[in-house]
Amino acid sequence: MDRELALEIVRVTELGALSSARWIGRGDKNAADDAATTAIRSMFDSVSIDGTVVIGEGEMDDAPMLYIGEKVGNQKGPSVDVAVDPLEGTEVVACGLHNAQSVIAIADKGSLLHAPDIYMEKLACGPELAGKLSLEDPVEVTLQKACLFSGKSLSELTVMVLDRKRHEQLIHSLREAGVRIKLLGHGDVAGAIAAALPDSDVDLYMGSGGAPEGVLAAAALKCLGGEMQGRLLPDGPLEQQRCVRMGISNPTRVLYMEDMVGTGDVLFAATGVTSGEFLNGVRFIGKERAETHSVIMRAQSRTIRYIRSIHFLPGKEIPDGLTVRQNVASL
Ligand SMILES: O=P(O)(O)OC[C@H]1O[C@](O)(COP(=O)(O)O)[C@@H](O)[C@@H]1O
Repeated sequence: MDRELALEIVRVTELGALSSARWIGRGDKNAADDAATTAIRSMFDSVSIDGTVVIGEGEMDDAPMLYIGEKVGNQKGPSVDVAVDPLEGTEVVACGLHNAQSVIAIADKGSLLHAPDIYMEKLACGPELAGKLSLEDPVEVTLQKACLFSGKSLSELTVMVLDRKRHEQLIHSLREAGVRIKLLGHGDVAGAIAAALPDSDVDLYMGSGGAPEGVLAAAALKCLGGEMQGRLLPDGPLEQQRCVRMGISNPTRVLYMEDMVGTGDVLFAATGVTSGEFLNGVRFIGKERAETHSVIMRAQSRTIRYIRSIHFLPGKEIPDGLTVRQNVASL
């Protein structure tokens, strides 16, 4: 993929973030999501790709735009898979909390896992530990291996985990082992990425979160030289059938990087909506300007670029998401 695409993609996540940021703390997660989705969908038309959404807002029948299988881009560039979460952290924005982002990954056509919207157990780490750990090991063994290969002691190791009741046992084991824990409210794409960023103090990301978010994080980890392992957690036969329908014949086997991101040509972009692990959120400045913080990464070069943009708002069309809501409501 042309490296100039990176800038085109970050323009798309910037508009998604600017649109949903108007909904921070207003208690309406659907409006925040619709705003980001409308903005990202409209902005994609100008991007030079022949893209197909593989991770998006849902199945065609449930999502008016950015549905799985939808074609995006101006159809003039390379054929690519598109994984997009217009607003990763809908509840976060609704409640004005931390860690919401607009996120997109683009990779060679046919290379990204078509993950159903169910939970996935995840283990993510940076380059130092990539290839050294296994999701199938007990937590204690993973921690010992992490210490061995990072040179840190248990009390110096930091593990990030989503703060959820279902993680009670995991958090208990981590506390028993004596590692440092960072509990995350929401946004496990950012959490998993934090384990692989060179300037982060997080060594490991553990626990379950959304499977689509797992693929998005895996794309970023590919760019960072880190690793993500995942195991889908289908809850009952219906979710199992959904996995099989989406091409995953053994839904409970461990998925490795090559299963989730089967190419070395990947672009990942994210723009902060609210401030989080590594990006600041949108800040409105006066009546005409707004500031965004984004990261853009390419697997081929392993470059990590942080982009701070000051936007001139009167020159931009920023969807508020209301039109799409009215359309959906009248269906
Ligand atoms: O809140 P749950 O059910 O534990 O799900 C975890 C998932 O929710 C999130 O925190 C936010 O997801 P949404 O954007 O769908 O609100 C994800 O990052 C994470 O994968």
